[in-house]
Amino acid sequence: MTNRNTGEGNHMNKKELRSYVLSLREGLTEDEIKSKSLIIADRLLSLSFYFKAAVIMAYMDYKKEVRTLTVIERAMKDGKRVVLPLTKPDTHELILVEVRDLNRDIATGFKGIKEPVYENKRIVAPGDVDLILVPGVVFDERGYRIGYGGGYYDRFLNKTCATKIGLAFELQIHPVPEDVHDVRVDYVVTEKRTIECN
Ligand SMILES: Nc1nc2c(c(=O)[nH]1)N(C=O)[C@@H](CNc1ccc(C(=O)N[C@@H](CCC(=O)O)C(=O)O)cc1)CN2
Ligand SMILES: Nc1ncnc2c1ncn2[C@@H]1O[C@H](COP(=O)(O)OP(=O)(O)OP(=O)(O)O)[C@@H](O)[C@H]1O
Repeated sequence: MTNRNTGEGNHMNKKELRSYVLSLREGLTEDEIKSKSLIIADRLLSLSFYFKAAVIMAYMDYKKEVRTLTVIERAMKDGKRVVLPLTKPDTHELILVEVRDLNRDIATGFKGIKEPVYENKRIVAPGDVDLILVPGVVFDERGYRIGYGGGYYDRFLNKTCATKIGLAFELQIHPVPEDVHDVRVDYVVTEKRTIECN
């Protein structure tokens, strides 16, 4: 494999591309993550899809993903319902739980990712969500995505017609070899641009 970890050419498979981009993203400093994430949040909050959404599925950022706290807090203030995914490692499913209070309704779950505390009356059906913020390791301009490899989002995104917006730093944009299961996102927002995927 001559192109391994050089980023040259498009010959990396999914696994190689995942570890290549994770290593690039690992190079971002905390300050860079903070400032780029704020730009991404501003861009997202100015989209009509945000304005129109009553129910937003966000994610709790993990490792060096685009941070989401600003967006979550702003959405709550704007009177939107915010739901977060609860990871079910046994079935590779995501369960949606509405959160009202980030200090009270959140615990540490699978892989140390913050997740909502399970509560029956707060479960939200995938079909009730208007807008989904999708985390990822790699996205391309067509909306194809590589995650951490559990197939959680691929399975989940099948069940909804919500607008799907990937959040990524510009260095995470790279052509992705597509798979049969892949569900594309509609937009990818980076600190440099908003990509309309079609
Ligand atoms: N914020 C966030 N939540 C999410 C996801 C995600 O990508 N981001 N997931 C998306 O589907 C699911 C969790 N999936 C995961 C699957 C595998 C690993 C994992 O193997 N982590 C490596 C460390 C990787 C690294 O170095 O960055 C490990 O534990 O060794 C993590 C999350 C559900 N919740
Ligand atoms: N809709 C689906 N139904 C059944 N199996 C699936 C589905 N989507 C993905 N898988 C399986 O899940 C595994 C992981 O898929 P993949 O590598 O695409 O995950 P990923 O997109 O990187 O991870 P994630 O979605 O958790 O962020 C693969 O074995 C894949 O075949």
